[in-house]
This record gives sequence, C-alpha cells and structure tokens, in this order.
Amino acid sequence: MTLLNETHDPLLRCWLPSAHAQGADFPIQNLPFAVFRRKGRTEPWRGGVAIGDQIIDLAALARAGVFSGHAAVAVQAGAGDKLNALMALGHGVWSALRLALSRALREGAPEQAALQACLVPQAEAEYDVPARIGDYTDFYTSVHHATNIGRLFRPDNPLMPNYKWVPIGYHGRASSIGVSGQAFPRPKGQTLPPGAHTPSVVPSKRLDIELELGIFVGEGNAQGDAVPITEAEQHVFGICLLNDWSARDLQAWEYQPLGPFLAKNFATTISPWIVTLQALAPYRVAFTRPEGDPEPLPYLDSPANRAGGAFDIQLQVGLRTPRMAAAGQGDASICRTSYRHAYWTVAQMLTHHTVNGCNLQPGDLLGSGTLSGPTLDQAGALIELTTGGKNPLQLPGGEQRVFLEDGDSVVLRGWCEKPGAARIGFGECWGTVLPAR
Ligand SMILES: O=C(O)/C=C/C(=O)CC(=O)CC(=O)O
Ligand SMILES: [Ca+2]
Ligand SMILES: [Mg+2]
Repeated sequence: MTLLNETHDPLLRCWLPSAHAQGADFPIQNLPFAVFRRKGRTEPWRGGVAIGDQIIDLAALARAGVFSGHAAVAVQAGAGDKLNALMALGHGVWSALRLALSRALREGAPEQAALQACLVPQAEAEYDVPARIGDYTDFYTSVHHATNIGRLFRPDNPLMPNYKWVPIGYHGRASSIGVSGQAFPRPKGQTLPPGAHTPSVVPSKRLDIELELGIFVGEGNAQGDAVPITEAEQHVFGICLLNDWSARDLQAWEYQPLGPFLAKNFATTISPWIVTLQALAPYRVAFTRPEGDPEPLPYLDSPANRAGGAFDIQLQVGLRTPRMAAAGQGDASICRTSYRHAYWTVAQMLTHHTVNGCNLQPGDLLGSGTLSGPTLDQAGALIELTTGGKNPLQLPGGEQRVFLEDGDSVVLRGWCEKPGAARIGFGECWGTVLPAR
C-alpha cells in the first residue's frame, strides 16, 4: 500500500499559479497522466502530466534531459504515443517520476525554467485514449447497482447468491473505447418489445449510461501466475472515469445466459487523465462489509485491504440536452455518489482476475462496474434513477428524460476533497449520442 510521503504535503507550493486556483483538479499533489497533442495540428501524440491549467509535455521533457536515473527512464517511456511503455516499467519507476516532478515544480526549484519550456496549455490540447488497451474487463462491484438492476431484470432473483463471494465481471470490448468527447450513433440491435412474439432490429429506445471508474493495469503478470492481494496494487497504474453506455432493451433480450454482448460493446468513454494510486493515497478509507455479510475468502483478504483498500472518490453525473446546449446552459446534475460504497476493492478485482492464472498486460483496463450508492439519488444509471423508465427525471426548463435522446450529452466528474489534504481531481468525461445510422 502506498504510504503518504512528501509529494502529498498539502502545503507544497508550485511555481505555476493556476495549480493553486480554488477547486483546481490538478494541483502539484495530483500529477495525472494523459496522451495529448495541440488541437488541429499534425504533430505527434505524446504523454503528458497535468499541472494547473497546463500539460507537461513528456516528449519535450525527454529532449530537454532535465531528469536522471529512473525518472529519466520514465519520461522517455512516457514520450511515445501511448503510455503502455511507461505502465510496463512498474510502480518503483512511476514513483521516481512523481517525486522528481513534484520537486521540480516547487517554488524555487532550479528546474523551473526548463520545465516551463515544456508546458502546453490544456485549452490548446486534444486527447487520445491513453493506452493501447489489449483487453477490457467490466466488473460489477456495487451491491446497490446489482440489487437495483437485478430487481428490474430478475424480479424473483435480484441478487445472485454468488455476489458476496465472487467479484463478478465479464469481458468487454476494447476497440470501441473512446476518450472524452466521443460521439457515437445510437446502437441498433435485436429487441423483443413487450407483448411481441418475434424480435426485430431497431434503434435502441432505452439507451443508458453507467457511471464507473476505469482501472489501468501497469506491470502485468506472467500467464499461470496469480497476483496475491498483497501485491495487487503494485500492478495498478491509475484510475480514470468511465462511462459504459448500455442499451437496456438490447441487453434484456440478449444477456442470458452468457452476459452483456452487443448491448454494451458499441461505445465506452473514458476520461483522458489517469490519476495514480499514489496521488489518491490520502483518500484511502477502510473496506468494510455490512454486518452479517460473509468475509472475503482468504485470497481476497489482507490487513492492508481492510484498513485502506477503498477510496473516497466523489462522483457526479451531469446531463445536457440539445435544448439546454442551444440555450447556452451547462449540464444538470442527475447523480452524486462516492466510490467508497463499492462492495469489492481495486485490489480484490485485480487479484480475482488473475486467480486462475489469467495474465494481465500493461494498458489493460478494468471497469469498476456501475458505482451506485445506497440511496436512489446516488444511482449511477438512468434505469435505476427512473426505476426502469417509470419515473422521468425533471430537468431545467421543464424537460424530462427517462433514457437518452439523440443529441444528449453526458458528463462524468470525479474528485477527492477533505480538510488537511489537497484536492485531487479527475477532470471530466463527456460523451454524446448521435442519431442511429
Ligand atoms: O445485472 C445484470 O444483469 C446487468 C448488469 C449490468 O448491466 C451492469 C454491468 O455492466 C456491470 C456494471 O456496470 O456493474
Ligand atoms: Ca458496466
Ligand atoms: Mg459500454
């Protein structure tokens, strides 16, 4: 487990004023990674680290040769068009880079001028999917989501008996994962409308969102070797926001007995910035189970996981309709929750994924599953927020929604905040539904 060190000190001052702006997502204690380039140019994609309203261009930093040792190796690996090479180097090397950047960004640092020459304003940047994602697995770690959606899909058997023993997941699809700003046509597919006897192929009428976090795998494991829970977090590069768009009408017809397929693989949107577990260390919280629930099996249990395996990451979902956008309005908040309510931790997901000898590789992505909290306003999907489409959401200007309509945009936001620690933000994850093709 990552211990607090000098990089977490809330009193650190950066020489860049925007790193201290009220509510800034990217202070000197955060230092998340993305892949970016300047908008509208043909310049190469490369890795970058956020500070305030700027990006430290890792390709420029590599050319400048500011760092030495492990930190220099990490900068070189992060200079390419995907972060896989950096992810593969392992947590010792990422920590060295974090420490070197933290020190070079502090007021009075001798590296200030050299780093300043490597800054690109975030306002001038566009982003790419940060890694070559070989495999994407989506978990199901909110017991509240599993219960709520289970009640809608399987009224007689909402929560399956295995739920409290196995971190359930399914293999998703990597090819359709896009970065914030992704716009995709409404999916078509087979559905069996209520009362019909034969299915038909139609544009989905029950297009939904799923508020999730995405966990990027760093160093992989050899095929055949399980990762013990005590080492699981060393294999995690960091965490982003993830929207697992879901066509509920396709899902209801296709998902039994093998699980989600075309209802979920047409698009998945992630935020550009990957926040490291190091940055999140001040926001660890105890992992606890409700009274009377079984303790995790020994391979999913450790003192460190119990003491601080969960993270208090605040999450919010906003919706902006075409009418709101035309009126120049921002999004309307439809959900607020925290990752702390999850039933399984990051370490447990990763360990369970490898218990059978399955090999994870640098750049693989694990979805947390929809992060619904215990109350209805904390639900991370429209199907829950509207009780299966029965209770429309009331939006500003008198509009209503049950499921998404063409032109709707959804934004996920995440941040950590508490007295005595720096705010750690995830930025935003936007996606837009286009008409069916
Ligand atoms: O319970 C079901 O049959 C379906 C569940 C989901 O649609 C959720 C899924 O993708 C996993 C998750 O996001 O929690
Ligand atoms: Ca999901
Ligand atoms: Mg999806």
